[in-house]
Amino acid sequence: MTKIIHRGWFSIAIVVALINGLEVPFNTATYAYIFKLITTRDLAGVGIYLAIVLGGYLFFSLLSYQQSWVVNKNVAFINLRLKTRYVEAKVERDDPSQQDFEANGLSFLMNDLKLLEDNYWRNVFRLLGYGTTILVTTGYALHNSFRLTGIFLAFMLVPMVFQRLASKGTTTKATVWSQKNAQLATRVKDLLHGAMTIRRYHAEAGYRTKLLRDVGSVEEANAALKNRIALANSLLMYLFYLFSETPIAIGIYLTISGILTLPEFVAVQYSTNMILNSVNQMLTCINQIGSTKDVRQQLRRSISKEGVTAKLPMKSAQFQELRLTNISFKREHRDILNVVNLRVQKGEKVLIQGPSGVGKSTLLSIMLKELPVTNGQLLLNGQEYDDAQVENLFSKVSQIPIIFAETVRYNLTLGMPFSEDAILVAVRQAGLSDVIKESKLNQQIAEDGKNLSGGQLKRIEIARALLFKRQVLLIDEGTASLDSATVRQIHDTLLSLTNLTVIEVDHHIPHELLSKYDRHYQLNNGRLEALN
Ligand SMILES: Nc1ncnc2c1ncn2[C@@H]1O[C@H](COP(=O)(O)OP(=O)(O)OP(=O)(O)O)[C@@H](O)[C@H]1O
Repeated sequence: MTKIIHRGWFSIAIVVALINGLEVPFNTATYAYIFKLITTRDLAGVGIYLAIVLGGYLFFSLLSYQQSWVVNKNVAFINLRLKTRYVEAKVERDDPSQQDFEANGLSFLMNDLKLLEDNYWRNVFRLLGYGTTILVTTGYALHNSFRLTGIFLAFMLVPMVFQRLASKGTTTKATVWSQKNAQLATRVKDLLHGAMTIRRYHAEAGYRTKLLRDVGSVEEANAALKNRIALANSLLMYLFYLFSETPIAIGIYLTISGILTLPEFVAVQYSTNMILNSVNQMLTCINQIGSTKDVRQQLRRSISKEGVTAKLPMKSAQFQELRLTNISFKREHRDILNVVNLRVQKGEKVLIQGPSGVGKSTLLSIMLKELPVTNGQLLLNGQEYDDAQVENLFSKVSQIPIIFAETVRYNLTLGMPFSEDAILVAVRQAGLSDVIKESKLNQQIAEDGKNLSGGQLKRIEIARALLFKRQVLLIDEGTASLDSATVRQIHDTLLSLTNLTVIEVDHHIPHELLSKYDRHYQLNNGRLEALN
């Protein structure tokens, strides 16, 4: 909590909110002062009254601006911390194979954290101000008439009891709203990604109904949430009015009977009215804060460090051997791999071929521990291992290149410090030199790499994998979209790096390159068959 909040700015916000909370008591005191002036016929006091009131309101107006400013400063700081921590946790710890991983993350960042800002943090600062108002105004009222103030406050307790009942249901409504938003984010992300295809086939009508339904459910859920909060607030407001009229009648009786003076009655009545208002506002804030319970829990789960296991170092940081023994893997009760055995030793170059959909990519994911096997054993350097342990040893060129909407340089280095020479060597080894001259390293790549060719994007991924110098390189159809001269050139480099272990799956490898692999397998019907 303390790391999310900037202590200095938060303290200033508390002080400003507390001082600003004095506006109501000031208001009350000056209002009661009017009646005192009238009943004592104090003509000279009128000027003093005007000066105090005008000066006071000028002060509170400026303070009100100051309060907004300091609250915005705090909210900006809190958002900065929460948003970056949330994204960091998603990138570094969450499982990217979860359904709608990207859309859910985006939706949480854009919608749920906004709900948290509006309904939680801003209300926390409001509560501080109302707290001061209630405290000081109650003191002032008690000072004027202990008895009448006691009666007012006792009546006020009744509606407060109803507050918890009235706020029930806001959390549920907020959860529904959040789920609908995530659903809409998935839909829009998908539509924007496929916009060109939809236009090409004039298929706009095909998605409109689904889009309307998803946007409609978000808006419905939003309205339902706001209505629930409004209903709770209106109910509370009515209860407050209901229970404040009786003490007013008692106050009138006491004043007519001469037990209270008119200024005392006005001071108590006005003060308690203001206390009532502030309590009402406070409960409204608490209601809204309640609607963020689920978001807060989700955020806490996401950014908490619990459950993160420390990365265990491998017995040896040097890759020696990867051994797969009797590996079987089922997907939705369907056998994909069936008793696969494979042993890859340091420096070996292994090629696995097989028809489309046979399970080649699945086999690589299993090696990386991205997928759990149904049966069998995987050993790295003779040891069982987990996904964290392969991170320092393995790199992977994916079937669909992972490209960031950043510069070419960032896409190669991922923002890590590499020497210019090392970058240029990797660029050359990946066959990118003619495409990316030194000056073009700072060229911006568009979203999803739209301003580069498929082959260029593939080569960027290969260069990245080479630059990071992991000892084992897994290549999933890494050169499939390249012309045969470039495929040959890249493989000449990759297959000649003696310390690099390569496990490649591809069915487009030119025939003359096959002999350069130490081992060549065919994956068929879930089994690996050695071809050399
Ligand atoms: N996330 C998934 N959920 C369910 N089934 C999947 C999933 N990913 C892949 N499959 C299925 O698992 C099987 C193996 O897929 P995999 O991607 O490993 O094949 P592949 O040999 O790499 O194919 P290709 O050469 O076309 O890339 C396929 O039948 C595929 O439909």
